[in-house]
Amino acid sequence: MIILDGKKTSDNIKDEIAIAVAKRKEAGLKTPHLAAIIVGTDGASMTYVNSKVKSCQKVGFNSTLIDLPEDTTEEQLLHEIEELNNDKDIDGFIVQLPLPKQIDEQKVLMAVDPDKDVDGFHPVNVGKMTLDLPSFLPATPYGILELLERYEVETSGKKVVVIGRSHIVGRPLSILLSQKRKVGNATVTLAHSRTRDLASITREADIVVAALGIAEFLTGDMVKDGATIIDVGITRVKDDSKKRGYRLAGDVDFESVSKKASFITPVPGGVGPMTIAMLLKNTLQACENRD
Ligand SMILES: NC(=O)C1=CN([C@@H]2O[C@H](COP(=O)(O)OP(=O)(O)OC[C@H]3O[C@@H](n4cnc5c(N)ncnc54)[C@H](OP(=O)(O)O)[C@@H]3O)[C@@H](O)[C@H]2O)C=CC1
Ligand SMILES: Nc1nc(=O)c2c([nH]1)NC[C@@H]1CN(c3ccc(C(=O)N[C@@H](CCC(=O)O)C(=O)O)cc3)C=[N+]21
Repeated sequence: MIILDGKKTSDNIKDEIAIAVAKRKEAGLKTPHLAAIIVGTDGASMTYVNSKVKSCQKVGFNSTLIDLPEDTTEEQLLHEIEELNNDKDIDGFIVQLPLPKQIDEQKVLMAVDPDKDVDGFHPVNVGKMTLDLPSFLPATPYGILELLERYEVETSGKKVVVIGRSHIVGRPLSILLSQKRKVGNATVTLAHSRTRDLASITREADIVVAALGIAEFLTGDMVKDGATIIDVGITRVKDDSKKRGYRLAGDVDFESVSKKASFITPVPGGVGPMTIAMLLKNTLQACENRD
């Protein structure tokens, strides 16, 4: 069994980005600048945004964090987005999800300039991605493709089951893996809460991606011997023995599944760090697109 080490791989990718940034600076080119808007103070979102800022420093990017109160109106948020769209120094930005309920997520995502949409969530980028045209790939699916590529996990002709059809992970990943691309050419099944007899479907799969958000949902009896397992889920589970009072759990029961898997991602240290690395990669790309 081989652990797909997302932490180490993301560090390698960040080193590559740092070199590219240093070269840009030497050549007198612009330093990439990523901004993030966060509305409210949801604990997990704060953790993610903070590690994004730290990673920006590590690769030599400039970063801006716009922290808005929980009771921000949709109009106020749209105004902030417009400012970032018009800011010549900002190459890319993200609006951290989920948003408070008074704000229409779809409206917000559509307000982001597609050229600065480094999350790849704008319909223009989703459309381009779906049509195999160059676009910003959403960071989590992009990170999974990158991890599979760097560990040389074969996807061509393989049966893949993706569990979860969210617009940010499951759906785009299912599209990408089915495409004619280096990490792709798979036969993909997209499962969700209405799927019947999921275990009989996952047991046939060469690769299972668990992205449903239920801690330790995928168990050893649901996978076949030698399968590759990608665990996207991150759930905070109360644990008083831990300093922070919780531990992070994936959607995979690592203990039972790792006994059968040939490759498996851990949580933490798997898909999460890859997501951040690919967000930086998209931001570098956005900056280069403006040279
Ligand atoms: N590592 C990373 O970088 C990231 C991690 N995450 C984590 O990934 C997990 C999923 O998040 P996200 O992609 O936003 O998904 P959502 O929470 O938006 O959606 C969950 C999906 O899982 C499906 N689902 C729920 N229960 C079941 C079930 N019992 N059987 C099969 N399918 C089910 C739902 O089906 P239906 O559509 O029918 O409701 C839905 O499609 C979360 O733990 C989140 O924290 C998310 C983003 C990035
Ligand atoms: N606009 C937007 N874009 C996103 O990409 C986005 C989002 N909103 N909202 C929330 C989800 C979640 N997400 C994570 C990214 C990194 C880790 C990560 O680095 N996790 C570490 C652990 C971090 C910890 O200690 O909590 C790990 O898995 O090792 C986790 C989750 C991005 N998302």
